[in-house]
Amino acid sequence: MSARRDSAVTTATDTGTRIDTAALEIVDANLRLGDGEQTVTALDAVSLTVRPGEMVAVVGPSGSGKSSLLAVAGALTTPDSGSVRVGGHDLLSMKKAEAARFRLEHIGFVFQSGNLIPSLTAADQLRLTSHLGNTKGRKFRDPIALLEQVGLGHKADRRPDQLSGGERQRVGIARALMSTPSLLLVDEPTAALDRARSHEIVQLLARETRESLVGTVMVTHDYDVLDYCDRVVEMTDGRLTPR
Ligand SMILES: Nc1ncnc2c1ncn2[C@@H]1O[C@H](COP(=O)(O)OP(=O)(O)OP(=O)(O)O)[C@@H](O)[C@H]1O
Repeated sequence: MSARRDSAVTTATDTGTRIDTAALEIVDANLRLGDGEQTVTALDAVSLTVRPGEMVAVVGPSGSGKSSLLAVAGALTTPDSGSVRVGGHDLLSMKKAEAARFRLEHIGFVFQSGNLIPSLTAADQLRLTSHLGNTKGRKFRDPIALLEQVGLGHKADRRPDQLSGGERQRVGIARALMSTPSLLLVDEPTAALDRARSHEIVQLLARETRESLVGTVMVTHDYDVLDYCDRVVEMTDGRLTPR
């Protein structure tokens, strides 16, 4: 896998050396979805650069293309044109299996309600990630230390049904950070939480973004938590504009 180094910012690589690379660089991405006459423009000439340690919120009405943006940034959907790089790696040049491996090792996903496996303890949710991704000597973080970092060290042996909504979300965030990803993609992290928990979770995301030097893109409808983000961009009919 070749790393192209474009933007003049500093981040950590797989080997721990520091190089100049954007966490995410999308340039002029276009995506149409659907068949025949029923197609819609999900992404319309979208460009977005996120630096390591920067948290960017994406807001916009339902159907404006926010999920499509996350899918393209996360190597889950290939745009019709444009380029997408994560930590300097060109996603569009990767074959399917290579992209799947890359996702596991370089991109963390956080979903609405944690998306945890019901039968596993908090610690085992994290261990599973390192088990799935542990090839070629890649280093994953210590699950217990990471749970402690998100304030859940004392609940490492609890299953999801023994945790609150906010605690489940913390486990989901810790799990997403296991591989020391370049990019964290977060979809509506506060949708299932009350106001106080929502603030705590987004504060935690902002702190981890800075401390782990990960680039974070957070889709949210929660305008209450935007102050924790470094930048807010808005999607409207597939187009991305600063807000
Ligand atoms: N598989 C698909 N086939 C056809 N059209 C699709 C498909 N997935 C999404 N779309 C359309 O693409 C556009 C962008 O959808 P997307 O899910 O990215 O929006 P969104 O901003 O995330 O919406 P929401 O806030 O409701 O989750 C919408 O018009 C949607 O109806």
